[in-house]
Amino acid sequence: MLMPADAPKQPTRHPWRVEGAPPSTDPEGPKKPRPAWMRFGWMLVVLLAINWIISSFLLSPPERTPVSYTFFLTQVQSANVKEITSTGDTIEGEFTKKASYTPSGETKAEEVDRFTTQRPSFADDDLFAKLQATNVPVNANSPDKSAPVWQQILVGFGPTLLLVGLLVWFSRRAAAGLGGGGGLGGFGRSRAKLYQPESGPRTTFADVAGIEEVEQEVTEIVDFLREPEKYRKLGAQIPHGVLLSGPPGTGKTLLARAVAGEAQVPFFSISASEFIEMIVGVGASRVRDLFDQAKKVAPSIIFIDELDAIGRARGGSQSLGGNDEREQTLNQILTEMDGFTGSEGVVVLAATNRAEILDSALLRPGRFDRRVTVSPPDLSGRRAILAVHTRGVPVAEGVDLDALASSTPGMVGADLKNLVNEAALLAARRGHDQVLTPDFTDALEKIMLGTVRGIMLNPDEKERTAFHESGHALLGMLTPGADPVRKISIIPRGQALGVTFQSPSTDRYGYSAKYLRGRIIGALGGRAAEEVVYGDMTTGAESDLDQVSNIARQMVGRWGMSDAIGPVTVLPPPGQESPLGLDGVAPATKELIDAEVRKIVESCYAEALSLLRSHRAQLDGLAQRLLAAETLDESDAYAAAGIDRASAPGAVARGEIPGVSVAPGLPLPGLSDAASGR
Ligand SMILES: Nc1ncnc2c1ncn2[C@@H]1O[C@H](COP(=O)(O)OP(=O)(O)OP(=O)(O)O)[C@@H](O)[C@H]1O
Ligand SMILES: [Zn+2]
Repeated sequence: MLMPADAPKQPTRHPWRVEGAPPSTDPEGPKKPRPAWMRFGWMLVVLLAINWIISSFLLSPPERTPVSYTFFLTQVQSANVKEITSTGDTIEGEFTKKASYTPSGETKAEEVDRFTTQRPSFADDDLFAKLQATNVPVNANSPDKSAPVWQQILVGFGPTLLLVGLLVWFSRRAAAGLGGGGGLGGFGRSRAKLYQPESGPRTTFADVAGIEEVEQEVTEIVDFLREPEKYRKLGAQIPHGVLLSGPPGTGKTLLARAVAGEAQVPFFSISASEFIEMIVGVGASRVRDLFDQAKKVAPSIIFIDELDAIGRARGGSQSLGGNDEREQTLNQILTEMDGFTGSEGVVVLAATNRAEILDSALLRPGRFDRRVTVSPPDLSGRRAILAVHTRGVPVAEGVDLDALASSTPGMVGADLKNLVNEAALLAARRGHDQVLTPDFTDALEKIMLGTVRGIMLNPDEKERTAFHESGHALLGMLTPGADPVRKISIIPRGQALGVTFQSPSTDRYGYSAKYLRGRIIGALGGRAAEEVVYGDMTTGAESDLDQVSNIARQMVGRWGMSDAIGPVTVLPPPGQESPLGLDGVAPATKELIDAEVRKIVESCYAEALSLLRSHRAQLDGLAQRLLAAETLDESDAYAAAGIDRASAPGAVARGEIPGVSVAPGLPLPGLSDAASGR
C-alpha cells in the first residue's frame, strides 16, 4: 500500500518538556491516581476533624460562671446587667462591666461577665419590675422546649452518624451486585453476577456455531450437572475446572453462557480483574465468598473470565505492590478448588486469551484439569456463525453466505457478528428493507480496508499510487502460491492512499518459506513499481517495509528458514521481546540475523524488480485501468493485467509448494496488515 507523504512519524513530544532535558524522574511515567483506600483514609480524617470542630464549638455553650442569686440581685440593683435569658428557674446573662465575685467557701475573687444562676422558688422579690426599671432586655425560653438532651445528641453525634452512614454506603457500593447486602463487611463480598436458570432469555448451544469440538467437550459438564448420579455410579470424576483458551472474540464467554443455559443451574460470572482491589486481602475474601455462594446453591457453575489477570505465573520479577494481592487471590482460588471433594457439584469454567502465561499450578490435576482450545473458525464454521447472526436479520434472497464466509478468512465470531451488524446498518442507511449483497460486500470492504477518507489526491499522486498498488497486485498475481488478489483501490482509506487486498481461498494453518518469500516480494512490489516507472521512490512504502522486515526476521529468527542461523529459534515471538533487549540473543547472533534478513529482502527486491520489468506492459495496463476505475475487484483486476484468473500461478499452485512448513496455527503478526489497509 502507499502511505501519505507525511508518513515518516515524528516522535510526539510533550510541549512542556524541554528538548534535551532529562526526562521526568519518575521511571513509571506519570503519577498514578491515589488508590481508593488512601482517598478513603483522607476522607475519614477530614470528617473526624469536622466532627471535632462542631462538637467543641457549637455544642459546648460559651463558658458561664455560676453565681449566687443574691450576687445577681446586687448587680441588678447597681444596674450592671446587660441582658438576661430565663429558662425555667435558670437565669443566664451578661454583666455590662465585669463584676468581682467570690464564690462561697473560696477566698479568691473572680472577674465575671457571663453568668448563670438559679432563682429560688421562694424568692418573692419583684425581679421583673427591677429589671424593667433599669431597662434590661429580658428573654425567656420555655423550659420544656429547650430539650437540650436530644439536641446535644443530634449535634454531638450527627457528624459521627454521617460518618458511619458514609462507611456503610461505601462498603455497599463496593459490594454492589450479588454481595449487595454488604454492610461493613461488603468489601470482601464477591461481585459475581448471578444468572438464575429461569431469568431472561437463555443462551444455548444453538447460539454458538463453528466450534463444535469445543462444544462437545463442555457438553459433558452440562450432562454431569444434570445427572450427577450417572457419573458417580461409575466412579467417574468430573473435572473441577475447565479452561477455555483462544484468541479474543472466538466465543469463549458465549460458550460459558451456553453451558449455563443448557445445564439450567445457577451461573456465577465474574471477570478476574474484579477480584482485585487495592485493599490487600479483599480479592481472597471475594473468592471465598464466591465459592461459598456457589456451594450453597449447587449444582452451579462459576465462570471466571480473563483468568490471566490473576493467573499469571507467580514470583515474576515485577514485584510491584499489586502483586501480593494478585498472588493471594490466586492462592485462594487454588485452595478452594483443592477443597472440592467432587460431590459439591460446582464446576469452575475459566477463559483466557493467553494460556501460555498462566501459573502452572492452575493446570495441575484437580484444578483446571481440562483445557479446551477455542480456535478461530474455519470456512464451514464461519458459514455457520454467519447463519446464527443473520437469524434475526432480513437477508435478501440472492445473498450468498457461503461466498461471504469464504471471503472472510481469519475472522472470528465477534468479527462476523460485527460484519452482519455493519451490513444491516448500511442497509438501513440506504433505505433498503432487506440486507442486500452490496450491503454485505461494502460492509466487508469497510471492515477490511478501512473507512474511506474524503481527501483528493492530485493527478501526479494519484498516478503514482496507481502504479504502486498495481505493483503489489501484479506480483501477487505472478508469484506462485501467493494469495489471490481480491481488490485493488486507490481511494484513500484510513492511513493509506491505496490498498491491495489479497486473501487465501482456503484457510491457511501454516506457511511455507516459499509462500513467505512471495509475501515479501508482493509487499515490495509497490516500491519496486515506483522505481521501475519513475526511477525513484517515496516515503509511502514505509508500512510495506515494516511488514517485509517483520516477515523476514521471523523467517530467520523463529522458523529456521536461513542457512546461517539454521533450524533453531533465536528470537522470541513478536510482542514478547523484553523491552530492554535482554533476550539472551548474543550480539554476534544478532548481527548474523540482521545479515540474513538483509540477504532475504535484497534478493526478493531484485526478483520484484526483474518481474515487473519483464511484465512492464501488464503493469502499465493494470495501472491505467485502476487510474480510470479507482477500484477494481478480483475479475476486473486479473483481466486488466491480462492474466487468466483460473490459470494464474497464485490460484493453481496452492498446496503444491514444496518448502519448510510452519507449525500450524502460528499467528503471523503483520501478515494481515496488507489486507487491512493499515
Ligand atoms: N462461535 C461463535 N458463534 C456465534 N457467535 C459468536 C461465536 N464467537 C463469537 N461470537 C459472537 O461474538 C461475541 C463476542 O464473543 P465472546 O465475548 O464470547 O468472545 P471471547 O472469546 O470471550 O472473547 P474475549 O477473549 O475477548 O473475551 C459473542 O457475544 C457472539 O455474539
Ligand atoms: Zn504499498
